[in-house]
Amino acid sequence: MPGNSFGQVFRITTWGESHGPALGVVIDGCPPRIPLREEDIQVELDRRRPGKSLVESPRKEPDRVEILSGVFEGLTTGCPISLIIYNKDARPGAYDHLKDVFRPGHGDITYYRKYGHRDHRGGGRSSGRETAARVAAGAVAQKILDLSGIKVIAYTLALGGVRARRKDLSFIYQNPLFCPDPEALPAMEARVAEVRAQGDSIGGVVEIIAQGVPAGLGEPVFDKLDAELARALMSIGAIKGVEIGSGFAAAEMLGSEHNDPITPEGFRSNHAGGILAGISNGDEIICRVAVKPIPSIAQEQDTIDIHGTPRKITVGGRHDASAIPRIVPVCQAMVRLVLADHLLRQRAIEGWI
Ligand SMILES: Cc1cc2nc3c(=O)[nH]c(=O)nc-3n(C[C@H](O)[C@H](O)[C@H](O)COP(=O)(O)O)c2cc1C
Ligand SMILES: C=C(O[C@@H]1CC(C(=O)O)=C[C@@H](OP(=O)(O)O)[C@H]1O)C(=O)O
Repeated sequence: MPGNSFGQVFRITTWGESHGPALGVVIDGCPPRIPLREEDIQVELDRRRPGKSLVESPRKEPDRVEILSGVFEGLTTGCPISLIIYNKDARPGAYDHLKDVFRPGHGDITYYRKYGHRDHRGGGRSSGRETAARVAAGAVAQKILDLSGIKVIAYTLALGGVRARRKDLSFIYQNPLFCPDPEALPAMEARVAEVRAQGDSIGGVVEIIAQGVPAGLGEPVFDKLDAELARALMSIGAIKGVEIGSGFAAAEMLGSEHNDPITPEGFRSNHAGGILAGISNGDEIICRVAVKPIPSIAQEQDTIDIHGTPRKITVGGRHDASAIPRIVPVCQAMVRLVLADHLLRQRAIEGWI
């Protein structure tokens, strides 16, 4: 199946299904002599794995990563890095009632119309479980970003209509929702509990920022940095919108308000979100994504089966009430992958490698 790879210089291919034996990623184009241990990757996977809090799918996946290739004596060799994560709590037989019927809001109907059959064991390849492989690859990408002092931080800006502000970035990993606002957290938790009790689901907004990105990343026309970030983030299931900098608010602003004045000390504001003409300007990069509510809900819904016959469906199974918070480390990983790829492209131009 084409479409499983991402990146130009730092390239990844993810593989595996939600209820197969394992999933993983092959990374090609990683420079040699970069320190890399399984623990560096594991810490990121632990933030994404299911079964940690009430908002999340109760599926118990330890998501232990094993490095199969491309690392020797703790350093990358320059050869393809292969990472594997075994599925430990798959229940392929538990989805037989979904074999011939399409879940509204999920990829069942489009996979069936494209391929003529589908893997009905959970989401199969369209399951958010695939994002474990992206997070693992993102941890490797961060190793490259570390060499240039680049930090990528992601957090929950809104959940089920409850908005947070970027108040305390040190608070993100102290709460299960990756909320940066201690005052907004209780209302978010209450909203999750309320929606879960109704057998329903919610979405929200994730913000991703990148600090320390040098000016000059991004290509002048099609592979503009903002275009690449939007593509990378939109490639995650459940994401329905991407904003860079002021985003959709720009449409309501005057030029005199939106332009970021340039001073000898730097830009006085950052409506650009750190990118001008597709090229990083040295300021903080700011992206936001809109996350839709989880499609698999416990309420009865109208659908059809593969013969086009109207059916009622109550999905059941082990599902998240919201893709937030688990999608937060996935967004962070995709931004890391884009920046590492573009850093290596730029360093290649400058003769670094
Ligand atoms: C981390 C993560 C977890 C998700 N968990 C679930 C889930 O438990 N149940 C579900 O139906 N969809 C879940 N989704 C969303 C579906 O995978 C997604 O809606 C589906 O692939 C259809 O793609 P689309 O929403 O981009 O159209 C999750 C997505 C992500 C990224
Ligand atoms: C297992 C994970 O999340 C899954 C994402 C998902 C979906 O449809 O996206 C549906 C559920 O799993 P299943 O494929 O068993 O129905 C979630 O539990 C994971 O992220 O590791």
